[in-house]
Amino acid sequence: MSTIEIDKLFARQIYKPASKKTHKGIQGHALIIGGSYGKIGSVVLASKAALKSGCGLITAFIPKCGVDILQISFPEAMVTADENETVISNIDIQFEPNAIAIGVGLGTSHVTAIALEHFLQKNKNPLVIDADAINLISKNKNLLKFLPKNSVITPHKKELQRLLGTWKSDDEKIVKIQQISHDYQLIVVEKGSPTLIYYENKIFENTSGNEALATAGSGDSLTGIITGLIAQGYEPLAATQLGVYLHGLTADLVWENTSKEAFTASDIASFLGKAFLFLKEN
Ligand SMILES: NC(=O)C1=CN([C@@H]2O[C@H](COP(=O)(O)OP(=O)(O)OC[C@H]3O[C@@H](n4cnc5c(N)ncnc54)[C@H](OP(=O)(O)O)[C@@H]3O)[C@@H](O)[C@H]2O)[C@@H](O)CC1
Ligand SMILES: Nc1ncnc2c1ncn2[C@@H]1O[C@H](COP(=O)(O)OP(=O)(O)O)[C@@H](O)[C@H]1O
Ligand SMILES: [Mg+2]
Repeated sequence: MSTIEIDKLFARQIYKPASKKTHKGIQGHALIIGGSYGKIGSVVLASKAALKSGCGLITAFIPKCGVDILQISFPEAMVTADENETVISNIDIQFEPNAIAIGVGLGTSHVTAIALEHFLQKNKNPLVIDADAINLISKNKNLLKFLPKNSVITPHKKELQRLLGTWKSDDEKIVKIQQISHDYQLIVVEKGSPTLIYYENKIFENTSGNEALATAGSGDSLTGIITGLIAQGYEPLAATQLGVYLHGLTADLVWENTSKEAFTASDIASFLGKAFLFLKEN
């Protein structure tokens, strides 16, 4: 199966600089739904990465225990707290976001599984589905039919196996991914080295990134980047292609500044500025 490479030229053709006359309302409002006791950091990472991708506003929907953590570690974010202290139990959103990510650090408790089901039944906004939202959907595949068309799902290998079952060959894996992508009109991001994006009958292969990304919270940051790009108006497929490329670039650009060993997920958001500059330079 031939793939289409996502390289600098490809990503640059997607990139749209913001208008001089824009304001934060136009730049779009992203919502990150996730977190549970001990895993609020994943939401901090995703929220920072979303805002640093250029959207105008970011709200995090988290359990109560995460409010101070999030507000202190990332003052630019707004926070809406679930009524439950340690896990999400009722996703009650009082505004219309331009893009929603769900799953990072969410946990898979029963009460959260029910909250996810109720949320998916009423939600119509574009979604980026990661981590424990993938794990919960894998346990209850009836939920797949509630995912809005062109939602983005970002499993790593283990999450992909939970969703699709195991495969005996690469060809079998590709068939299974393309089937679910087709049946539910999903953009499937198979995270790894390299990361592949499946949409309709096409496969896109990312060319940026390296082993420095094998670090906690690196996928949470990718979720934030894609969500921030969708919120500011990129189509979900374009946001996914550009997001995956920029995410990888942050780790490629690290050479001049630090080592792969010392690279952490916080550096992804820190190096996003350099990644955008690299994209623009000849
Ligand atoms: N600071 C925070 O708050 C953080 C919070 N986080 C949150 O934690 C939750 C659990 O997420 P998670 O991904 O850590 O757990 P899980 O789904 O069981 O997968 C782990 C196993 O999968 C495998 N595996 C993984 N990648 C693979 C690959 N590329 N290629 C191949 N295999 C791969 C590997 O299994 P092995 O190969 O060792 O059998 C590994 O042991 C989730 O909500 C997340 O958002 C984290 O983001 C960390 C920072
Ligand atoms: N060796 C590697 N080379 C390139 N990219 C990698 C490598 N290891 C991990 N990554 C990237 O890092 C991210 C890891 O995501 P994930 O496993 O969900 O992390 P977390 O859940 O800790 O945030 C993915 O985008 C993946 O493609
Ligand atoms: Mg992950």
